[in-house]
Amino acid sequence: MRTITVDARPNTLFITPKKPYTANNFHLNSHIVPFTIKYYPSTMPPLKRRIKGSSSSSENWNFRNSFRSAVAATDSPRLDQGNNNDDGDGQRKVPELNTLFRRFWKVAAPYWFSEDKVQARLQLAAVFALTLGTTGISVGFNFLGRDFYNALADKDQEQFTKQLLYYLGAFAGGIPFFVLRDYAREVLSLRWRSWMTKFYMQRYLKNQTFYKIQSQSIIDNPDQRIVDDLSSFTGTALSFSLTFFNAAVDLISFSNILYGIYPPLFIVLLAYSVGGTAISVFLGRELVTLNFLQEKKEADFRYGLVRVRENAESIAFYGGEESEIQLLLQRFSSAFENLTRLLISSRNLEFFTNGYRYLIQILPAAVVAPMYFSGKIEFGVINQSVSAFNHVLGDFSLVVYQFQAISAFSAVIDRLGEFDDVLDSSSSKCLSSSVEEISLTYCSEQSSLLLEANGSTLMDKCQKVLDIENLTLQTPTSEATLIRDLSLVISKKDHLLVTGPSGSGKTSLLRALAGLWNTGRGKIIFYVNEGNDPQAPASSEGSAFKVNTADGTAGELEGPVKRNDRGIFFLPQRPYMVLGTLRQQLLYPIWADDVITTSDGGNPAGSLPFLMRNPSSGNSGGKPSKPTTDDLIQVLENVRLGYILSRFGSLDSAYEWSSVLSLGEQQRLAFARLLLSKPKLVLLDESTSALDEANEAHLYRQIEAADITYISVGHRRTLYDYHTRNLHITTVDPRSNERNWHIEPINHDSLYNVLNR
Ligand SMILES: Nc1ncnc2c1ncn2[C@@H]1O[C@H](COP(=O)(O)OP(=O)(O)OP(=O)(O)O)[C@@H](O)[C@H]1O
Repeated sequence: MRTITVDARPNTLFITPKKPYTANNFHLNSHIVPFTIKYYPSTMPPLKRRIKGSSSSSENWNFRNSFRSAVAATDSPRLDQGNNNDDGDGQRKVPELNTLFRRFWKVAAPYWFSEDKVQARLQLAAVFALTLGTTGISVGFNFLGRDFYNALADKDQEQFTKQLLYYLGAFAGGIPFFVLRDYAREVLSLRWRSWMTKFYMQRYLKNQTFYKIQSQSIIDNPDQRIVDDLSSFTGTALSFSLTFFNAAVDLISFSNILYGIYPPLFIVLLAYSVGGTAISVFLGRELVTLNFLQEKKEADFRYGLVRVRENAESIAFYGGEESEIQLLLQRFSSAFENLTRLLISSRNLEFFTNGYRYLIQILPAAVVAPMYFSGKIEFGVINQSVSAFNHVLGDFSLVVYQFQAISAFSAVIDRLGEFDDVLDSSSSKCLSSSVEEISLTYCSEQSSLLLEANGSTLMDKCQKVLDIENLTLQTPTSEATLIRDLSLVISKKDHLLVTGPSGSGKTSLLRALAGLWNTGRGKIIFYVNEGNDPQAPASSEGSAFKVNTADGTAGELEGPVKRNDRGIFFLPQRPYMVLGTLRQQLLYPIWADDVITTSDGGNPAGSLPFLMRNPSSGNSGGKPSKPTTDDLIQVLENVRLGYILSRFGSLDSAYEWSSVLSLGEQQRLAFARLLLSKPKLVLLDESTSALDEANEAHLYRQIEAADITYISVGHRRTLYDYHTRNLHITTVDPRSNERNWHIEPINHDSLYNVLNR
């Protein structure tokens, strides 16, 4: 436990930005919610705040423990193994050797059995062949060197010139092998990395795992693991494999030579290197942990800087530069402290490694020299024995010489293995789940007709778009109940307004409807458009397909893609602007992939076939037809954003849209996306909060005219005008078992009177 002091200085002018900004360096020790460092207004005196909390190095271990207890019943054993690295203080333990090997195999193996396995294995064979070639060339040089020095010692000029020419010829023939070996290795490593990057990104984005990892702080910096760790894993794994292979071949070749010259020399060398390896493992045992933490701390620091960039305006409005510097410096100091410890550990190891390397250098010449003096061997054999000795010493001492690199690589394996375990546990969680959770089901309209064809309620059912049955919703980590026993049916054109005090669970209800949260019990059934999905079962019994976000059984990105394609659309509280052109903003998320292909005008994946998008993952079944440029221009007019076209040039101009558009403009752009995708039902989370009343009314008229049923969350009185019913949620009273909600119709006449009185 550390105490961190933050100096919060008074501001002369305090501006609260529209977009709330939370500095997230600190976390409450025992809770999941991020700790908020607040900036203090001018009315407050300068003060020093003492924040008791865990240090940054331990925070994520606490989160993972919380995650572990939250998902203990459903978690795969692998995730628990990942957490074995924690002890009570949040200090990281050195991973067990068998855990490292298991993780290495689990991370490394999939590529070699993937759809690219033929190319991968061929290229690997070529690299190994080239490596063998280079070892053969080294052995050849060893013999050439012996003859060269013999000629020199014999003062045999003719032989000397001949040997010199051989030597130069061998250089010319041999060097390309070395260059090509390295080139082929790098190419293969890049190919492997590309495949792994896609593999990890797919799993990261599948089943909304990215959301769970972020919202529950399960592991630190997944982005760094995908970018940096994968790159160094593939590069280092290949070069280590080749180094070990090379060393093995080298050892066999040169051991023979050395043993042939003088067997005791070989035995001494063997004993020396075994002892050296044991000592270096002992001296460097801390390095794995320190390397792991160094990666994490560097990534934390970089993420802090990225947050400053992304929240530049909010921070500037708050005038929070001083606090930001403190928070960033704290992150940097943490990385610096760890690096200092790392350097000290490396230095101690280096003392030993250098001593080990140089102490033994004169041994072969000293041992073999008496044999030369007595005429048993020629002068060139001394040179040959020194060279063979150094080869064998290098091979035997691989662990000693490479210990720093091995420990850094172990840290990479550990981080990637941990990530891999989390990704696996996320996709397998629901399969093994025995714990009760909210069931989310999508039913096709047509099948609801079939189901009810024998009854009198046929028309009723046709109009139904959403059915919520006995829904009790809890927060995913602390399992606090937010909504108790909610039952509700939404029919076509039955526009519902969800109200309630801040923090009562309005957005959380939308999270449950979107499948982001499934903690609790009850049923959510959407009656959606009939898509062309070949996987959709035809029988009435199977016509409802369960789409649970944590369900790993179905295809890639199953839940959200189906949800969008089947006519259900969510507008989140914070408008999200993608990186790219105005066209891409408008076509997001339904036609985003089409835009990437057309705007690049070619194959974005270069020559790697597996980087091409999988046509089945494009999931065009059920997708509305792609809007034309005229449609896009028209929809901008419809949301009163026509003027941004002339301001920014064209639909294909790219800007940092979240910075150049006002919040209200971003919200209108979100409505434009909504109008283009023509959903059947839309769930709006305070989506007009930044708009004036006239624009708000205009947008609601637009979606009403487009025949879209909507459920809105909001606080504004004006919202009552556009809705037919009001679901009011109150904060749950933990002492009572009563329902904390009620629904009432909205009487527009009386409302009008109230508002105009
Ligand atoms: N990932 C999370 N883990 C645990 N609790 C959470 C999480 N996210 C939100 N909460 C808690 O759930 C409660 C309901 O949050 P929610 O966002 O649904 O409130 P809301 O009614 O929409 O509030 P507001 O009107 O302020 O937007 C809050 O107390 C919040 O702190």
